[in-house]
This record gives sequence, structure tokens and C-alpha cells, in this order.
Amino acid sequence: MEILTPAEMAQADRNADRAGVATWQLMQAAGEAVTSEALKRFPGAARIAVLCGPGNNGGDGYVAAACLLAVSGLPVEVWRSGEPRADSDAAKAAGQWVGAVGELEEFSPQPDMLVIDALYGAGLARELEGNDRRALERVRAAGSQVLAVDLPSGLSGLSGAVLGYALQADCTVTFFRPKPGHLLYPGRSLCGELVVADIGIPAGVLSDIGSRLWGNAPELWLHALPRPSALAHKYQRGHVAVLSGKMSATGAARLSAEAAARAGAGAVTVLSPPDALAALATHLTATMLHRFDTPDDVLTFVEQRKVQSLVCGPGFGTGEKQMAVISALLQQVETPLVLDADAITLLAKERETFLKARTGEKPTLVLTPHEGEFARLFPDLAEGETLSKVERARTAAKRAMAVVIYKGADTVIAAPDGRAVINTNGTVWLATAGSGDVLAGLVAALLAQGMPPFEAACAAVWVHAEAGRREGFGMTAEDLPQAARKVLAKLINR
Ligand SMILES: NC(=O)C1=CN([C@@H]2O[C@H](COP(=O)(O)OP(=O)(O)OC[C@H]3O[C@@H](n4cnc5c(N)ncnc54)[C@H](O)[C@@H]3O)[C@@H](O)[C@H]2O)[C@@H](O)CC1
Ligand SMILES: Nc1ncnc2c1ncn2[C@@H]1O[C@H](COP(=O)(O)OP(=O)(O)O)[C@@H](O)[C@H]1O
Ligand SMILES: [K+]
Repeated sequence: MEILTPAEMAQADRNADRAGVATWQLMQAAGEAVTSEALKRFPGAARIAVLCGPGNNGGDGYVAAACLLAVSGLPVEVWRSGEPRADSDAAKAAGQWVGAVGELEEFSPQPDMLVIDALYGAGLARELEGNDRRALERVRAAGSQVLAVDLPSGLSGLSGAVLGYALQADCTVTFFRPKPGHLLYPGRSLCGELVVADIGIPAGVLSDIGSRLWGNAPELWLHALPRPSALAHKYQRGHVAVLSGKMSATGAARLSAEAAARAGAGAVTVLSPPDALAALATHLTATMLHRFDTPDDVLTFVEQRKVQSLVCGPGFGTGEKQMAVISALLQQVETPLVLDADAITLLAKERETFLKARTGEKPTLVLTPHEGEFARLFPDLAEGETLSKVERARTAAKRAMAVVIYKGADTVIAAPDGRAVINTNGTVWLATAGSGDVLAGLVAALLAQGMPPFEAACAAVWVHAEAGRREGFGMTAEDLPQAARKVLAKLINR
């Protein structure tokens, strides 16, 4: 599903108006959607308080208050912060509320109350403070249940950051399409359960908005999942090479290799420095093993054995020898490359040179930084709170001419052409050592089988997360490749 920034949502609103669906009509539908979710989700509430701001978010609140009074049989109170602008839809909605309106500073929330937070939504323009903030702090202290209209007031719809203060909602009802702030942390957790209500905006309004952001889902990349021909031999099903680090750090490369094999690569080879060969040989079975001493050995193997993608970084090391290998790969190899972990730390040491070289048409590169690695490679993007995670990932992808998988609880995948995806099926069970190594192997397997890089990255992230969910508590990274295989098998048979 498309994700719209608040500015794009305002455009959708204007387009709907032009298409004959008036904003007043949308506000009615929004208030009704809030009403029906409130009744469905909070059957135990003894009374309802609606907090209304001065804009259209408040307008939705007035409509909901009127509907709730008409249908719930519960006492409904309205508390306002500021007055709607004369002749606005919000003023019209406020005019239709027949009950009393209290000033927000006098509002006294109760534990048995459902509070409908309709202070600010997409129009939030500055930090939440003063009476607004104090009222929300009282709600938190009282422990009332909270339904947020569009967004918990104070949350940035663009970035998911909190501007001043925002309540923890039990449920958030937004309209038409989710916004980045609903899916990026901390916003994602502050929203509680997210409901995206249809308020009658026709999907056609999206055509000239050109949103380039989606929630990750198989619909985006299922068509591009590799399906081998009946006659394929193993190398035609993709040959992945994974570079190992020294003897004491071979597990990471093995995890990537195992993941690549389980994700359908027909052949996987671990390339090993001399000292790690014995350690790897005792552990590898279906996976092949090949020794390298110099960067040239790696290049020769890639060319002669028709390697179709490479993983470098997991457990690789960050010394000069390793730097020479990465440089050779970036400068002399056309094969799709997945750089993770230590490889990203090495790139960061030579970031100016690396980024300067990454202009124009370049062979496929996928970078998979976690928060710390991202900050090493793009320190200026990581600093401050002005850019959302989506904007950071997009800018990084453009600069590095690479698909960037910016990992975390709200992983964002971005392509140099501006496409971006927020992953939403992650689970905390993925926060286990080696889980990133598995992800790198999954991406490489899909690349080696010919999947386009952005789609391969999105698919790998989704499958990895789904595998983590399947395994759940107590899972280790060793369990992930097998679980990913089952997830992929199901998708391929769809
Ligand atoms: N775009 C759409 O298609 C629809 C929008 N609707 C609602 O309209 C909302 C957006 O309405 P608006 O653009 O009027 O914006 P809001 O209602 O979010 O807020 C705008 C008003 O709040 C003031 N304000 C902003 N930040 C403040 C702060 N921190 N402290 C004090 N005052 C502040 C502004 O000066 C302005 O008066 C959405 O969130 C949604 O709830 C709905 O009516 C349904 C349709
Ligand atoms: N709290 C979380 N919720 C969801 N996914 C997470 C969480 N923490 C980490 N992950 C995911 O787990 C993986 C961890 O990768 P990484 O940090 O590289 O770990 P390692 O280096 O141990 O392999 C990433 O795919 C990341 O998105
Ligand atoms: K709100």
C-alpha cells in the first residue's frame, strides 16, 4: 500500500475535492469512522471526552462527538483548544455540536473515560506545549484509554518523531493511506493499533501525486521472485560467493552462506583466507570452499566460476588486507555485491573516495547498515532529528548509487531512483547475533537468481522478518535460514 506524506495527503484531499468529493464530506466520513472504531474497540468506556483543536483534526473530533452522542448512549464531553477559523469545515462541524464546550485547561480526565485526541493531526506545525501539553499529561496520569484521530497529537506524520509531547494511544484511526509517522518509530508504537479508514477518497487521486513510498508487502515483489526453469542446472540457479574473515570469525560467513543456499541459490562458495580454511572445512557440507590469499584470487574466482553475487562484510575484519579486497571488488567487479557489517565500516574509513567513485551507472550494490554502521558511513545524515529515516535512507541510496537497507525495528529500503519501502512485519526476536548475516545472504541469493536489486532487498527483508516471527522466542540466527526457506516456498507456490 502507498504511504503518503502529510503534504501528499493534503494533495490527495485537494484532488478529491476536484473529483467532486467535498472536504466537508470527507470530514463527515472521518468522524463516522472514528465513531465506529470507538464503539467497536472500547465497549467498556463509561464516558467519552473529545479534545478538539482549531483545525480540521478538531473538525473530525466535533463530527465524532455528535455521532457518538447520537449512537453510543454514553455521556459525551467536548473540550476545545482554540477556535476553528470562521467559515472553515471545522467551524461548520463545531456549529453542529449541540452540547457544551469546555476549555481544555479545565478538562479533568478519568480512568474510566475514553479520550478522543483530535487536537492536531497533519497540520501540526510546531512543538506541543502549554495547555495542550498539560492536558495530555493529565490524560496519561489518569490512565484513560486513548483513541487518536489521524495521529496522536504531537506526533510528526512525516517522521514519526515526537514534537514536544504525544500520548500513547490505544488505537489510531487515520484516513485513506498510512503516513510515514505511523510506521516509523517512535510513532509506530505511540499509535497503538493503526486503523486506516476509507473515507471515500477515490484511489485515482494518487495518479498525479507520484508517491514513491510503500509499506513492504509481497504484492510489491512477488512477480519478480525467481522461479527456475525446469531445465536449469545448479549454476543457472545462481552462484553466490561469501567472503569469510579469519579463523575466529567464520560463523558469520557461514550464516550468510547457509541463508543464500536456503533462499534458492543453486551453488554457494565460501571464499576463505588461508588461516580459516581448516575451521570452515569442518563445518561446511553442501557449501563449497575456496582459498584466497590476495584480492586477485577473489577476482579470478568470481570470473572463472561465474559468480552471480557476492557477500562481503560479515565477520570479515577491518584491516588493510580486507580494505584491499573491498576496493578491488568495487573497482573491478561487475557482479552484484552485498556489503554488510565490517565492509561498511571499511567503506566509512574511505567514505569520500567511495562516494566520489559512485556516480553514473554502476554495477549493483546493496548496503545493509544497522543504525551504527549507517552513522559511520553517512555521519551528516545520521545527525540531528530533521530528516526522517525514509529521507536518510533515500539520500544515502542516491549518494552511494546503491540499494540501502537501513536496518532496525522499522527497516527502510531505498533505491537510488527515490523508491522507498518501510518494513512493517519485523519482530524483536530478530535482534539476535548473526541475524544481519542471514539477511545479507538472503539478498545475495535473490540477486544471484536475477531478481532486480530493489525488489530483492524488499523481498529479503520481508522474508527474514516473517521467518523471525515464525520461529519466535528463543530463536537464534542458525534457525533463520530454514525458516526463511519455508516462507519463500510458500510465496513461490502462491
Ligand atoms: N486531508 C484529508 O483528506 C482529510 C483531513 N482531515 C483531517 O484534517 C487534519 C488536518 O487538518 P489541518 O490541516 O487543519 O491541521 P490540524 O487540524 O492538524 O492543525 C492545524 C491547526 O493547528 C494549529 N497548530 C499546529 N500546530 C500547533 C501546535 N503545536 N500548537 C498549537 N497550535 C498548532 C495551526 O495553526 C492550525 O490552526 C487531518 O489530520 C485529519 O484529521 C479529515 O477531515 C478528513 C480528510
Ligand atoms: N527490535 C527489532 N525489531 C525488528 N527487527 C529487528 C530489531 N532489532 C534488530 N532487528 C533486525 O535484525 C537484524 C539485525 O542485524 P544486525 O544489526 O546486522 O545484527 P548482526 O550483526 O548481529 O547480524 C536486522 O535485519 C534488523 O533489522
Ligand atoms: K490527533
